[in-house]
Amino acid sequence: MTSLLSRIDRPQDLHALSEDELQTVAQEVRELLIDTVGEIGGHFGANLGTCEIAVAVHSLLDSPKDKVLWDVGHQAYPHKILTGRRDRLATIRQYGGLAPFCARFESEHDIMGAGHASTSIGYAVGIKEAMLRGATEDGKVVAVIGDGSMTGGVAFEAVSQAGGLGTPMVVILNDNGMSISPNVGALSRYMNRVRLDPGLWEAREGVEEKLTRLPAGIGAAFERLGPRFKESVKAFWAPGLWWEELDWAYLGVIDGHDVRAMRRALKTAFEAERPVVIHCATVKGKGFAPAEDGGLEGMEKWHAAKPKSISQRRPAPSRPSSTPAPPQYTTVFGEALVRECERDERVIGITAAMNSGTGLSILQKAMPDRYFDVGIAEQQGVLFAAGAALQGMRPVAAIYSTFLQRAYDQIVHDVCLQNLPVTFCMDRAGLVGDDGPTHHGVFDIAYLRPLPNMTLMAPRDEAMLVHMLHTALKIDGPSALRYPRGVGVGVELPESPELIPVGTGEILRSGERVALVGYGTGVQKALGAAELLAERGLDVTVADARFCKPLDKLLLASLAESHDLLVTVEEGVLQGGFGTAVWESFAEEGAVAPRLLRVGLPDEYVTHGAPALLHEEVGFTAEAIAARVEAAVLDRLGV
Ligand SMILES: Cc1ncc(C[n+]2csc(CCOP(=O)(O)OP(=O)(O)O)c2C)c(N)n1
Ligand SMILES: CC(=O)[C@@H](O)[C@H](O)COP(=O)(O)O
Ligand SMILES: [Mg+2]
Repeated sequence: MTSLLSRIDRPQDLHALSEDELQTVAQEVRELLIDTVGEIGGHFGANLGTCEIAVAVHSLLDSPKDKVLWDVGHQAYPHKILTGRRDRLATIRQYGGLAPFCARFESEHDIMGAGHASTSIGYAVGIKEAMLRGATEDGKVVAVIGDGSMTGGVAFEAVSQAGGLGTPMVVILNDNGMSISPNVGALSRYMNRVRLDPGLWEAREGVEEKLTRLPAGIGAAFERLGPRFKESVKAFWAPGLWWEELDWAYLGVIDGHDVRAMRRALKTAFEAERPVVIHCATVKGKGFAPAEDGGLEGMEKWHAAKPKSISQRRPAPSRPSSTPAPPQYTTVFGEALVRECERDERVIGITAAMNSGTGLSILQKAMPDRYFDVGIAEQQGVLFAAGAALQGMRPVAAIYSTFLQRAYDQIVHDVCLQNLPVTFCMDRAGLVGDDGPTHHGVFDIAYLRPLPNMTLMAPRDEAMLVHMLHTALKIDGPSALRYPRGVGVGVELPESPELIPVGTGEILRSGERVALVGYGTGVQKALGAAELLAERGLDVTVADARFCKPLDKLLLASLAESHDLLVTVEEGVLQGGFGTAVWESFAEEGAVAPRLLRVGLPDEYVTHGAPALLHEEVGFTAEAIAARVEAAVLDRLGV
């Protein structure tokens, strides 16, 4: 029997189905996700949790005239399946395949670009208000946001604006009690209280009936209240009070896996002609036992599924014990941070809902009192660090390069201007791979370098990461270090960290005519290029800059003096990056700038896919660098 889902090529195809059939479609979406994403890898648990929501919403909307926005977009695979991309699901997150999150270039049904959390409500208010002013055809606007993303402050800014305007829109609060890890904070505790107490689910309806039965005419008086007053009185008794206080109508708690209940709530919400939130309870990983029955660990583990690539179906090739796989930079950082906390009681670790991703889970386990998770609230994470630093602490804000962008003003205004000793540890610096342009950590060199008081450094390998974290914690001011997603280069880790003299680089390989100066992962690319050039008879110098701010001007001047060509290599955008800093350093001194070739990332948003393919695409490989150096040298000779 052909599946109902095979008949859904556009969302409007859902409109003809009965509610029982719609419930079946949702389950078929779930099975497709398990069969596909369970194999190829990708965001998993969250998508299993939104199958019914996506079906219910699209069964009542006329997308893209009506708009549905998915916060972050990691849970939008069912939406993609229902909007004409079912047969391409197996390409998601792969080079040339479907985008990892909602992407406007990919589909007219993807209303907003996504990837960073907490933005959907803000977009939705703008969209709806523009419609009301006739900018485009009017339509329904629905934002689907998770309980974790609701901890992002910008979501509250949008809730407040919409409540103030009375914008007729709908928010579906998809509450599964999870962020990537279990959700945190008082808001999460409030939502858990409401979500986990079925008694409260009925409270609202029961309240009205009880109130109208009150004796001595009170019930009759309540009966005479207008609908808005009645709603407010009921809200006092039932969950959602803070939404009601901000002039949102609150519908909840609805079973987010019941298509019929979700459609009923949506219809009520659409009729209300005001801001309405539908608080629905879902399970992250619904229908997949290891997640659904695995408790908090199970749901966290299955936030993303690892690809069962062919190589994973066969037992991994046995590695001679002498060559263990290099450790993840994340793990090296997490363990080094525990050591630093042991050495110095002033050190604390702060994450913004990226407990395992940043490696702070290691600190949480070893020293829970030195660990803080602020939720998806990077701005608060930086302010919290600033406050702690004011009181003499040495906070380490472990925030991915891309997510740290959200806290830029706090870095400028509250850390650097105040010259506070906050250390930013930016994992996922460089091209991260499958998560694509919203997650590539490529701007941090450029966005941090202009800030007075800031010290910038980048380790060439995992051993240097240990030394640099130690060094950063000794700097009496702001500092930031960046390192890539994935494994190190396999060097031995130091027993104890060394202090690196701030602003000093080092020469790793001596040659002539051309000096490659690497920064961070750029050093490994430079060393690889040097090997290739040596095979072709060009013996070049390779230096590790180690610091982008302050630069080692003495080293640079000496290299410029003794070489015809300087080549800078960085895994960051060239605009305002490390190479530009080197260039500027010569200009500042009025020195004759040497011939300079900058290797880095282009002035464009790099797509998603395996990092090796992305590096090929942008020319950030040893081969491409060697070829450019050779061409530059030949050019110099006028050959
Ligand atoms: C600004 C920002 N910080 C952190 C993240 C990483 N991140 C992606 S999804 C997620 C958890 C989202 O939780 P929730 O909104 O509840 O969705 P669920 O996965 O539970 O469906 C986090 C922290 C992000 N995408 N954006
Ligand atoms: C959706 C989201 O933002 C996170 O799940 C992110 O994809 C995690 O990235 P890493 O896998 O690099 O930790
Ligand atoms: Mg959640």
